[in-house]
Amino acid sequence: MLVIGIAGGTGCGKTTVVNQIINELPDEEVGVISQDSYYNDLSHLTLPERRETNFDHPNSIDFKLLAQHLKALKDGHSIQQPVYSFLECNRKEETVPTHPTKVLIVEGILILTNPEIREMCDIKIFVHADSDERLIRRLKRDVNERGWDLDETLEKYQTILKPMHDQFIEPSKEYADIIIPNNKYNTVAVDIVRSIVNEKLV
Ligand SMILES: Nc1ncnc2c1ncn2[C@@H]1O[C@H](COP(=O)(O)OP(=O)(O)O)[C@@H](O)[C@H]1O
Ligand SMILES: O=c1ccn([C@@H]2O[C@H](COP(=O)(O)O)[C@@H](O)[C@H]2O)c(=O)[nH]1
Repeated sequence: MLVIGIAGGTGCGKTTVVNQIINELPDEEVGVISQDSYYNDLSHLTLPERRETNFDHPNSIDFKLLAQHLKALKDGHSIQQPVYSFLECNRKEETVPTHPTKVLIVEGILILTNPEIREMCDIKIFVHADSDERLIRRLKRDVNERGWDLDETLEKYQTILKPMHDQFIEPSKEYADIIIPNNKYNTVAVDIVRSIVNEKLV
């Protein structure tokens, strides 16, 4: 199995890049695991308390379970991937059966901050977009899709997202084998990664 780790700050375009890479590739050959599925279970907190949580610190992720699942997939075993709700700010009851594939992409803001996960990635990619681009994209998404208002999102950006990005996410760029500039859509970089994936699939 070829494991590709894809990190980068919120709104840099990780999900978009992953979708461009896997577009038209057979599901049974290429799998995707999102770090977001592995946020800690916060069922013991109320929704208002969960909304106050710092979701950009490495401690917010159950990296132990993520590493365990990655190892199982690499060893050829299926896993039950947790499902996350951004509206509820919590894991759902349901899980998704996820089977081993020839290529597995693991994506998330903090993927390259964890030594055990880094060790399991054959190729490490960091998607870069400038902070003003990322803030604009994040604002649109939080307000239109995730139930936050403008002031809440800006406040969160200043108090949590930016400090966590500067402390943990940006420094993890040094571990990347490939950095994809993504202020604009980068079809050349996506094609290069697609050709690496295709090589593994033949
Ligand atoms: N290169 C780009 N140029 C303009 N908008 C982009 C670009 N890449 C992604 N987007 C948009 O930015 C938003 C966040 O992208 P997404 O892929 O979800 O980022 P991430 O997964 O890193 O948070 C989405 O609305 C997406 O359509
Ligand atoms: O309940 C939640 C949990 C996390 N977030 C934010 O999501 C981003 C990570 O996802 P990207 O797709 O990479 O942006 C992170 O910055 C968290 O703050 C959330 O909004 N709600």
